[in-house]
Amino acid sequence: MIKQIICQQVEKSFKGDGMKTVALKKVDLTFEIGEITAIVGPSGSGKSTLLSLLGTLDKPSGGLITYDGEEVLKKNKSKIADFRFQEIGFIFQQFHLLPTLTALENVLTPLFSRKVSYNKLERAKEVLEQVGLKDKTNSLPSQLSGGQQQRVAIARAIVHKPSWLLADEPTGNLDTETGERIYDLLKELNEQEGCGILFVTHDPALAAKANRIITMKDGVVLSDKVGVPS
Ligand SMILES: Nc1ncnc2c1ncn2[C@@H]1O[C@H](COP(=O)(O)OP(=O)(O)OP(=O)(O)O)[C@@H](O)[C@H]1O
Repeated sequence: MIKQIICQQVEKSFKGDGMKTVALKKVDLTFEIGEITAIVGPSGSGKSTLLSLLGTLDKPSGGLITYDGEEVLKKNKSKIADFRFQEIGFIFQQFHLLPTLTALENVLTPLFSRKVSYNKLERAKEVLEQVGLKDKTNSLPSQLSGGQQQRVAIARAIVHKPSWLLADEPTGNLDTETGERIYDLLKELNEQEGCGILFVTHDPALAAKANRIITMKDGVVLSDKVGVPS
């Protein structure tokens, strides 16, 4: 279980069409397991880029990211994928559920072709119950509300018992009340499982509930405040 992620002078630039976009500029940040951190800032400020680097989905152009002191991104692709499977769960604004699979089957997808010590079907049922969807096990995504679909996506993100949950605007497609309930669920998971949660949001009220608020602008960290959660 990774307890600490450190970014040192992390840079990320994208090249294309003869243009270079600098998405992150010398970012220094430390994340501790168990914290709930909100990442806020205007569109294009580098929030999603930061999440995908922290989640090992992409590599920085400069600087260093270490996980309990280890440079995971130096490993080969399959070792990085194993690391991601063990440690990281992702939640996206668009849910990204497979439309032809039931809720249960969607939750099972990260476990396909993985060897685990637990019973996969029992585990998938357990997490669906944990997110309050015991009675929707066999429903297709089209038969579920937006909030319920995001719950399925959260169940899928935690089925492999990750120690970190990275969420990119998890409530962005939901109305305020449903969004708040999804946040409460994330908070519950943080308290019960002790996982670190990093979420990007445009909603100041939601950000105010986190332990810590990181504000980004033009690829730099503008402020990093430890707050008293409301
Ligand atoms: N794959 C990519 N190729 C080229 N440029 C990219 C790529 N991904 C991000 N960028 C650029 O990097 C900058 C930061 O983008 P990023 O998506 O991280 O911002 P964001 O803060 O998450 O924005 P939003 O709130 O709109 O989601 C932007 O200028 C964006 O256009």
